[in-house]
Amino acid sequence: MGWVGLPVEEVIDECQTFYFAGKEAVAIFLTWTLVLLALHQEWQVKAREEVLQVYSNDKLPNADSLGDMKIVGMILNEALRLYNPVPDLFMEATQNIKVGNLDVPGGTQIFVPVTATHHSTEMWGADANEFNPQRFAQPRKHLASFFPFGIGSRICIGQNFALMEGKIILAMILKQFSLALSPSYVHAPVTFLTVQPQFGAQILFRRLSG
Ligand code: HEM
Repeated sequence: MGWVGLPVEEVIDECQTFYFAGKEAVAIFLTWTLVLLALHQEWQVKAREEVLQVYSNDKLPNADSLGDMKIVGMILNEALRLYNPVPDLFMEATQNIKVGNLDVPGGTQIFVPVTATHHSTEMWGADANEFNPQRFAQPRKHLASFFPFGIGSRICIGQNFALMEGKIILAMILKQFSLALSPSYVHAPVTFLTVQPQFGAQILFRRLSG
């Protein structure tokens, strides 16, 4: 039987994606989450209450209880909706396909505007631009209204891992520190491959007593 695996170039490409997505995308995702929690103290308090309840005493986050952090999960989703690290997706139809009533010839380049969809008032309502993690307590109206990790057969292979990292890191930070935005912070998201805070994210960490 002939060789059916990936050619070496594609293996190298996948490794680069692992390095870039595994570090860069997750770091940016958590940076925006911390900025949003520093800005929205009421959600920071709710998230901390949940973390302290799930991980009472000195318990550290573990795989069995990550699912119990519902509010933290909603906050992470809302951060990924408002500041999805990957703003757009570019695809190419490899063959003639039909999407609904639309005939798409093979070779067509398709641009998928993730950020625009995440901010659509038609999909998310009049408060689409507001930070409101509560919206993730209800099922979504449209399956394709939220896809920070892409959608379909090429969806991000690391999505569960990234959300798990997010929950663990957030739980450990919120248990020990309160967060506030530094007066030097300037809100200026900019797209440079990923959506990043142009002038950095200056956040004041204050150690909680007890
Ligand atoms: C918040 C963090 C992350 C975000 C926002 C993100 C986002 C994405 C997006 C939008 C895609 C393209 C999907 C598509 O083409 O439809 C993708 C693909 C991919 N991601 Fe992630 N990712 C994240 C974390 C990770 C992590 C932690 C890993 C691995 C450790 C990873 C590995 C990959 C790989 C290998 C692909 C290519 C999959 C393929 O082409 O079949 N990602 N990611």
